[in-house]
Amino acid sequence: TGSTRPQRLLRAVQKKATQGDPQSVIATIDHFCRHSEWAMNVGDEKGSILDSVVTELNPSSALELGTYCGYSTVRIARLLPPGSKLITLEFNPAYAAVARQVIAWAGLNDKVQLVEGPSGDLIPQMKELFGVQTFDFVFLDHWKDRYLPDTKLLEECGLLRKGTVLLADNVICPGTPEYLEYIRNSSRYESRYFKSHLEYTKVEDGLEKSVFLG
Ligand SMILES: CCCNc1ncnc2c1ncn2[C@@H]1O[C@H](/C=C/CNC(=O)c2cc(-c3ccc(F)cc3)cc(O)c2O)[C@H](C)[C@H]1O
Ligand SMILES: [Mg+2]
Repeated sequence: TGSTRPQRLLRAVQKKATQGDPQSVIATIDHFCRHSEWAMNVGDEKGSILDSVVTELNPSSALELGTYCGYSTVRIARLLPPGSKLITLEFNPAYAAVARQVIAWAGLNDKVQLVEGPSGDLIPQMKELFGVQTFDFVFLDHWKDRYLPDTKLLEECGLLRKGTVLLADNVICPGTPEYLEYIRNSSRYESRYFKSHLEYTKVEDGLEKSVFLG
């Protein structure tokens, strides 16, 4: 029984990245994915767009759907002001275990709460379990056919407020057609497409940034 790709990615982080240095964790994962084994992290090019959205917003409460190895978790959490919290949801225990160690290596445990379980069950429990009122920022990067149902669930659970920003990865590749159709035609959102490329490739992809209007 060999190792999995996420485990090999984690081993690279523990071998090459500096403990407590999120930037070196990010650089190590990008190098690993570019030169050793491709993995579906948001990557450096789309990651820079993610950084600029988070920096501009300066969110106090943030939610990530789909932790995977924790790459975007580290990208977001490293930019959060003191006292802010990023809740990240991951339903695969093996990925959650790897992500916890990546987040710990980056020294970001105090800013991140990784919750294991499916978003559909956890979103309705956000208020009672984690004392969340509303989210300032949501990063969607889990199964692409779950972006729309989970966005509607966030609305129904009163977890979005006037000005909440949703940022969705992969709206071109693999694509999230139902989500784009809904969010671009809804009078309750103001959306903008950020053209970029699929992580570590020349294939087109992009991020959709949508502001909830209340
Ligand atoms: C029902 C449960 C829903 N609720 C859930 N609740 C909690 N956690 C959930 C839920 N649904 C999924 N997850 C977790 O999130 C992660 C899933 C991430 C999915 N990401 C992609 O599929 C993708 C593909 C490509 C790609 C592009 C080109 C290619 F050629 C190949 C691949 C690129 C990209 O940037 C991509 O993000 C993780 C693996 C999975 O366990
Ligand atoms: Mg993605």
